[in-house]
Amino acid sequence: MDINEHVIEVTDLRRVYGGGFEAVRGISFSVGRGEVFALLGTNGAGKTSTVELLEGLAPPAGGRVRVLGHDPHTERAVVRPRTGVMLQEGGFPSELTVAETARMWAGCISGARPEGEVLERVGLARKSGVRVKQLSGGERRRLDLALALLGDPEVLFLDEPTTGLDAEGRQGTWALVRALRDSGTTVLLTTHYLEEAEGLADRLAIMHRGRIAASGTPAQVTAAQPSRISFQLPDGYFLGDLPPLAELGVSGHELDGRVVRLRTQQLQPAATRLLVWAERAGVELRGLDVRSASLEEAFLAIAREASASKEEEFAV
Ligand SMILES: Nc1ncnc2c1ncn2[C@@H]1O[C@H](COP(=O)(O)OP(=O)(O)OP(=O)(O)O)[C@@H](O)[C@H]1O
Repeated sequence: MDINEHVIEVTDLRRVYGGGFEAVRGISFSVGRGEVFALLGTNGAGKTSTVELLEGLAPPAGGRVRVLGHDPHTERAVVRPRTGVMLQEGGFPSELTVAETARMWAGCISGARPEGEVLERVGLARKSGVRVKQLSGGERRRLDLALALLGDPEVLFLDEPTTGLDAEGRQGTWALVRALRDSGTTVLLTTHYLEEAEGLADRLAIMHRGRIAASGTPAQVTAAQPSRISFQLPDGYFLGDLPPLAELGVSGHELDGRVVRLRTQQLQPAATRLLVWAERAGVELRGLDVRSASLEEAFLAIAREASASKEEEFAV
């Protein structure tokens, strides 16, 4: 498996809807073979619009997209059989059973995997005889996933694969995505669950209003955000009694009642100095909480920054 081989390549991609609305405004990224890549973003950021271009459902208004080295729109006949697509809305005939739906779908694919095996993989084997209309929302999502897997795809597009799933169903889908990745499948997914991207994606991009606001590994995207330390100021102490905040590498602080909140890019030395100070002073830092930035914090900060710079743009 060659991770350097770009299975998906997107360059300056643009999508404009009728009426002139530009939903995707020149984005670029690539996904290597066997990678899981997550597209995150606020509502309406342009994730689905992008994924649809990758799936070849529409031509781009500008830029270039390649999947497995081909244009997914003009060379759809070459690309489609090698990809699996799970859309946000499956929309199958609701009178058919799960097994009939899978069989019907398999009939449209050359070299489809046995339906039973795929239904087993997504945990729907016991529901084979149940009509689609009787499935729960989460079970329908898993049927969508099963259909995307029937053709044993090299590239899998998953648009919000775990929306509507309970915690167990979500874990099951994550385990399946990891197993697929380990067997060399390239996965591009969109999600609103930041812990899903953090736990699953090798790399990710955060979209905001049609642009990529940040990208990299989850660790790279969060590393730019400050870590946080919070604790209760010991009785009889003032903020000024703490070691000088600049020495702790603190870039910002606030006092909320007796609760001190510090932000720092140097979590370990800051926490160490603070604890040494408390030890020497013989005080307890009640409610002490020391944490690295999470992807959620990075996401919210990026969305805020992107909104602020957009407002500046309008103000000019
Ligand atoms: N067919 C269309 N015609 C006009 N505008 C559209 C069309 N489809 C989507 N849009 C607009 O394009 C923007 C991007 O939509 P898109 O569905 O790609 O966002 P998204 O990031 O997937 O959002 P969500 O997280 O809410 O699913 C939105 O402002 C949406 O209203």
